[in-house]
Amino acid sequence: MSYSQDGIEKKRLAAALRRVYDEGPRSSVDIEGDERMLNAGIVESTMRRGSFVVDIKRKSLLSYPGEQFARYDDAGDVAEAMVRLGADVVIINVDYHTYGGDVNELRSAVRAVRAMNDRAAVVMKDVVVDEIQLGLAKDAGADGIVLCATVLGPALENFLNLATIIGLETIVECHTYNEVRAALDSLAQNIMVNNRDRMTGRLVMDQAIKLAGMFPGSGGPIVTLAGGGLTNTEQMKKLLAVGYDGVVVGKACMGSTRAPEFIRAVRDRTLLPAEFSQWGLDEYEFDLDGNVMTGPRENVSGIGDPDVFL
Ligand SMILES: O=P(O)(O)OC[C@@H](O)[C@@H](O)c1c[nH]c2ccccc12
Repeated sequence: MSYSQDGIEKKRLAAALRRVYDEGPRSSVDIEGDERMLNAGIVESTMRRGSFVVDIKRKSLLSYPGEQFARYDDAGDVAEAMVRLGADVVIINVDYHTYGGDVNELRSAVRAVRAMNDRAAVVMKDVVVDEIQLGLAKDAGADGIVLCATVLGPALENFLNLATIIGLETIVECHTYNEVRAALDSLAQNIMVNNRDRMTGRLVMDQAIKLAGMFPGSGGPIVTLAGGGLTNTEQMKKLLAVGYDGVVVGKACMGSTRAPEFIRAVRDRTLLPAEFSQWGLDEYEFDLDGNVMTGPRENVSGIGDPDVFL
């Protein structure tokens, strides 16, 4: 291995956020349509599904002041349970005061998740304002770290560069049009649009849908996530339908029995890359194996609803 290859680490986070069907060959189904897809080589190479990110937290002083959602001894146990249910990425909060977590929990989450598989990624969340926090994340074995465009402002690019140099992936959190622009201009790879305005604490439920058009399109170089205040599967499916690669759910998964339902709904959503949107395949619905389903396309709220594409 050459010197340069030696230093290149696997991009586990980006891969986990854009789940391509890589779990073995799919069954071939002899229905018309599937044949068409197979002939074009599309089924084999590009079928993806939505990815599910869980933000593991006991509380959130900024978003939900005064509430305690869940009691658990160690976020590592919760991370393990979520990955077992099918979560692709777990976010571990390390600011004790704000979210009720600490860096030891990040270590234990890394240990627990690695023991289960090599695909799920672990991300540290903190209000990053100093380079040393990147060092802490790296030292704890995290795959990535959350950088908040609202907080970092013009320093965002420096932090992105530093993270890349030390081999840490990033999720850049944005809320406004300008922040998404700044993230794109800084060549951020994974961008999360948060419905919550972190400046004011206000939840703007359709913010991620409104900004969906800013991204080059699914299957492109940028991985996109949406979240903030999500409480049901209809909202999640709608975000996937407008082009996001995955969703982030925090509070609604904590101290609740609904995580399995959410994870299933998101993973079941097979995404047709936007690049094929003119290919006459838009009306096809795909199952979890990438096979074309018979019957009408249903259950994708947002399709046919002009408001979604505002
Ligand atoms: O608990 P909620 O409302 O589902 O919040 C999720 C998400 O907005 C929150 O976890 C979050 C805040 N900042 C982030 C940055 C990246 C990913 C996720 C986040």
